[in-house]
Amino acid sequence: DQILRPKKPVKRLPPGPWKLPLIGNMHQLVGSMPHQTLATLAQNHGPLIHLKTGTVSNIVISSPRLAEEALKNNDISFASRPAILASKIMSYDSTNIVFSPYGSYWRHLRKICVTELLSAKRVESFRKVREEEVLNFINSIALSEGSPINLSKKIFSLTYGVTSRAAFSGKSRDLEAFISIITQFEKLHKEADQILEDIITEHKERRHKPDDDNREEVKDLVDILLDLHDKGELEFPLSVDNIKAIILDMFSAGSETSSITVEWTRAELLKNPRIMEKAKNEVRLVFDGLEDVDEAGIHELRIIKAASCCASCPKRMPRGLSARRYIPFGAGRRTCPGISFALSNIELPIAQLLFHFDWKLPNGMKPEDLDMTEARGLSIRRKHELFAVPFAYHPRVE
Ligand code: HEM
Repeated sequence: DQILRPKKPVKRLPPGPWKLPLIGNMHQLVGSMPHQTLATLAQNHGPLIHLKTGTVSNIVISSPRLAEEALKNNDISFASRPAILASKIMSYDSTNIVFSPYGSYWRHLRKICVTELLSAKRVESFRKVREEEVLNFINSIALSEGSPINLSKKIFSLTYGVTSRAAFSGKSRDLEAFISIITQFEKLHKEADQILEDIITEHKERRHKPDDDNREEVKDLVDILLDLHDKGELEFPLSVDNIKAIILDMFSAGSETSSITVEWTRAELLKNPRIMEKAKNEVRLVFDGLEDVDEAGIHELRIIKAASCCASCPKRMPRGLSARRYIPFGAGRRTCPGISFALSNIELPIAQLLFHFDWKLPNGMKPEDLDMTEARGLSIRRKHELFAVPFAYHPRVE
């Protein structure tokens, strides 16, 4: 006689490396460069693998086609975020955009982000801010003509400078302390909170002084969020903590990613002088007769666009694969809403650096000797800061 037993549910998990009790695959990931380890595991186990970090199951996708399948065609299944303790502490109980779980609150924030804060029109409204900051950056490099400069440091302070001017007009007395705290992430949420509180109070006070001559014409992101807060007609009225969480997002999701892309692009160009030469000729041709690169012509710079796209992708790409296929900004519902903001912050400084200077590596270093070692972090940055020597080029002005 046949005994009918309830069928055990079959777990159809993808293959993966051997897992240890309790820690799963953590021993393989700790201390290594995770993206490199995952790439090696994918070579051995295929583009879809199952890993365990402690008790948590993870599926890792390592092919553009499968990533598109998950993020675009099945994006609703992957549109939420796990609850992470760090984001609970740092991001006002995960009420920011980056970490809020998929649902009506996230949808509401996302709409504010896409239509109010990071729309093409808003990004354009910050054009003067970007152009001024990039010009100051170029002028500060010109002062060190002929000597090695720490390009990494300069690039990072440029990006943070543009973001803070766009986010809160960059006038807070505590700006440097704020940047140093948020870049160290774990360090004292309380301190960052106090600085944000002061920034918001300053903005509120300023709103009651309509005749303030020093006030920037362009509304910054805090102004826009306070407008929404005051209107209070939203389905989810924005609290001051929500505003703080969103402003933190602009820095944490936006600044390091963009600076790192500029830094890697510069490094790739110094390592490949032939491409540097082509990119330089293109910029100087497109802006021939002008004193400066302006944003109006920047879309014509094909080589810079391609180079910066590669730099924000996984480093060692298989030959012949278009960088765009690596979807550096994600895809689907949670795709990066800051693409226009990012591209404007990335392309203008790269173009200006090529337009105004010829570049050499310091101390007679050969391009092939430039160290491209990566360092661990939320985004993969260079292990060693990038140094290079600028030589001024004086454009023919009509
Ligand atoms: C090179 C620069 C950048 C890269 C490579 C990048 C990449 C990404 C990626 C891969 C995601 C996750 C997508 C997903 O989960 O499917 C993301 C999300 C996000 N990015 Fe960016 N990003 C960049 C710049 C920026 C900038 C400049 C801002 C804002 C000023 C920004 C704001 C955000 C926000 C708010 C999210 C969360 C979206 C959500 O969860 O709904 N990003 N970004």
